[in-house]
Amino acid sequence: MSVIEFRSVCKTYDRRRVIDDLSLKIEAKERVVLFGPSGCGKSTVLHLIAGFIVPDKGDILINGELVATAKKNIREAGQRGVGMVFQDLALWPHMTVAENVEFGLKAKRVPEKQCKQRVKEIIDLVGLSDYLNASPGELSGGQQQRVALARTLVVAPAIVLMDEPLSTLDEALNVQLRHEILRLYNELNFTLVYVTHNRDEAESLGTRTIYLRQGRIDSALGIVGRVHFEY
Ligand SMILES: Nc1ncnc2c1ncn2[C@@H]1O[C@H](COP(=O)(O)OP(=O)(O)OP(=O)(O)O)[C@@H](O)[C@H]1O
Repeated sequence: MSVIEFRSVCKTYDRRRVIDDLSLKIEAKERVVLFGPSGCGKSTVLHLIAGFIVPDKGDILINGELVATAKKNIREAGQRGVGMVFQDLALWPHMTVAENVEFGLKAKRVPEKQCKQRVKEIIDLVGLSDYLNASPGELSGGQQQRVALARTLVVAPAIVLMDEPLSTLDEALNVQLRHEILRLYNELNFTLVYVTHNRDEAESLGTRTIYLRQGRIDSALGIVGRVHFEY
């Protein structure tokens, strides 16, 4: 059984079909990169998986369960075991690092003691244990991105969606954070769907790349396996 499955999914904005009869399957623990030109629908695919938007047609299944079908979410965003890291980190500036990370656990009403323990573990894992009480404004771009990763991963999502999370970082930091993402993946064992424009990121992070073009899997390049970037 696939972890994520799209069956003939369509999504239209303003009468323009952005996702066009898209069928795909993603298996447990895969690291799938979505790659393709600007506007081809990569972020829209993530938003459909997360449940932020609904398809116009087609079905979306997670772990074999129907979570969305034509014009309706059957399982809402918060109930899919899906976490998302955005390009825009959207950290809460008035909260400390620990409070930012703890937020998702509190929302799930995890008991206080367990909450603190889990926050400490994940902040250690991203190498920020000296910054628990810092505010995001006091951190570098790379450190802020680590907080964003920790905040998503603290609730142990089975599926992690990342939408160009490293695109604002310089090359050195970008490479360093790629290693961190792989290390976190090896520790925490989630299924990763990763959107990027950066070929190096795609090659180093993906076990498989899906090429999209105009909301469809590119018929020439859409196959999978180790990537050949003649794009
Ligand atoms: N909420 C929306 N309302 C209207 N059109 C939208 C909306 N979201 C996305 N679109 C349009 O859908 C198309 C696909 O957008 P999407 O963000 O999925 O592309 P993308 O491949 O992620 O692009 P990029 O690489 O530039 O981020 C674009 O033409 C975009 O303008």
